[in-house]
Amino acid sequence: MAAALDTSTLPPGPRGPRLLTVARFLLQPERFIPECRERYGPLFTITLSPDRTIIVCGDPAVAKEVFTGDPALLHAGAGNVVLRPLLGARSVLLLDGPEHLRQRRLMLPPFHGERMRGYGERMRTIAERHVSQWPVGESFAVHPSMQAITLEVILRVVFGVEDAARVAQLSAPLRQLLDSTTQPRRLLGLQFTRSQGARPRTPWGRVKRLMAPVDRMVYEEIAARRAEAAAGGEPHDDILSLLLEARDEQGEPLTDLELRDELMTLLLAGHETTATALAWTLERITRHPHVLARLQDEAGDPAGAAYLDAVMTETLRLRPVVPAVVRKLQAPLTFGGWELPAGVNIAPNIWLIHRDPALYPEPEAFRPERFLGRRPGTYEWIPFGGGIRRCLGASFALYEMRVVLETILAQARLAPNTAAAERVTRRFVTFTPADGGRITVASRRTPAGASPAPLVAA
Ligand code: HEM
Repeated sequence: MAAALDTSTLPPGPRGPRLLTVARFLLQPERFIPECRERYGPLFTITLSPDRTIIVCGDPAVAKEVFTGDPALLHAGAGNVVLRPLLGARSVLLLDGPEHLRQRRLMLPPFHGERMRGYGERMRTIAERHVSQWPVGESFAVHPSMQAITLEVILRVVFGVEDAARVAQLSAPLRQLLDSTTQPRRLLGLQFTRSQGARPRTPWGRVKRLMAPVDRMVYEEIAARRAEAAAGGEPHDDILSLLLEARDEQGEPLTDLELRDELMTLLLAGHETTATALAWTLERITRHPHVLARLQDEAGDPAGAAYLDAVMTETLRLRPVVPAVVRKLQAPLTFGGWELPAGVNIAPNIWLIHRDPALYPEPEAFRPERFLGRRPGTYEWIPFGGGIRRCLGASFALYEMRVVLETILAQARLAPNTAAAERVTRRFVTFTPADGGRITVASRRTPAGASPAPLVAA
């Protein structure tokens, strides 16, 4: 059992019953975290459990020190421990030190920006089919449709699954597994029963049960691809094939267990996040009629690409899907004037930093023009985290978002929405629109299935 941490020298933070702190942290994060910032300053302490003390960091300068600090002393893998039951201990998100570097090097080439373009046509075809099924003239929650698109993209582009029936077969248990960890009431159960492990009838036991068929399918895909390669089949361009061929500096390939954990990582880190970013973008633009009008007027025009990029950048600023990243201290370190002991986690808070009025005047205003002709600062716009742990799929996500949004704008005319902004709800590690991003299609722009204008930027 870990020795109790002396918290007396840590930055201040909420002192009430831990149950209340945890409940507010999980259920009202977009109010709770800014309230703490207001009350305690840019660095404050939240204790979620005896072994999980988090120093929330809303100071951009300190966050930069964390991102650029010594990775041997600031372990992201140890900070991400809550993801282990889903992703597995060999996931790149869970590893630290040389093991992390090895795995990250093996995984980087398939995510190179240039390669993304090769996946664009598949992404567009998938998006077109889903968008063509949207109802006209009635409001609906767009998040499930975005999840379906991004999940299909991962299955086809990462796993290389080509058969529609197999895509459906893989999707169902995966969605069940995800829903078991993301609904708010389940989140509380999972948080409070972590110490019980995955015994039957516990919340984690349920997750383990739902994991079994997903695991089986992932191993089946790995075995099928290995068998194809052994039989001298045509080379594929999907990411699983590239990972199977990848070799580390010692000439060693990834083992089946490593491949399983990385595929689960790409599935979970790659589809829910991108779907949520898309849902937020649609939620934001339909509540800002002038933004929507400009996007719709410029749809298909190469000159409109810069504005669409600015819209995506501003959405990820104001509604960062992952609100914070975590690094666990391996030795005592000083941040923001506080001497922090080994064992605590320091967490650059993306939500707070993106709302710093010194970086973004009138931070609550949704104003894509902020980013027209101006690239955001590396450590000021951090929806994908930073340093050597920066999101491996950032180019993939931005490219996919652009393709999907261009497809929507080409196929549908969206109606402005006068309802209040949707609240934030936490789904495990992501912040999603509480009502699923409700939108209305006013009319169809082109016959379903017609190709939208080609992509101009990547
Ligand atoms: C809008 C969509 C996405 C957002 C907001 C997002 C955000 C993040 C964040 C905040 C991190 C942690 C960075 C840190 O600790 O500094 C991360 C890591 C990661 N993401 Fe993403 N992500 C997105 C999409 C994707 C996609 C599409 C993939 C792959 C298909 C992906 C794969 C990964 C991986 C493998 C890591 C671990 C990197 C490492 O530890 O070295 N993500 N992501």
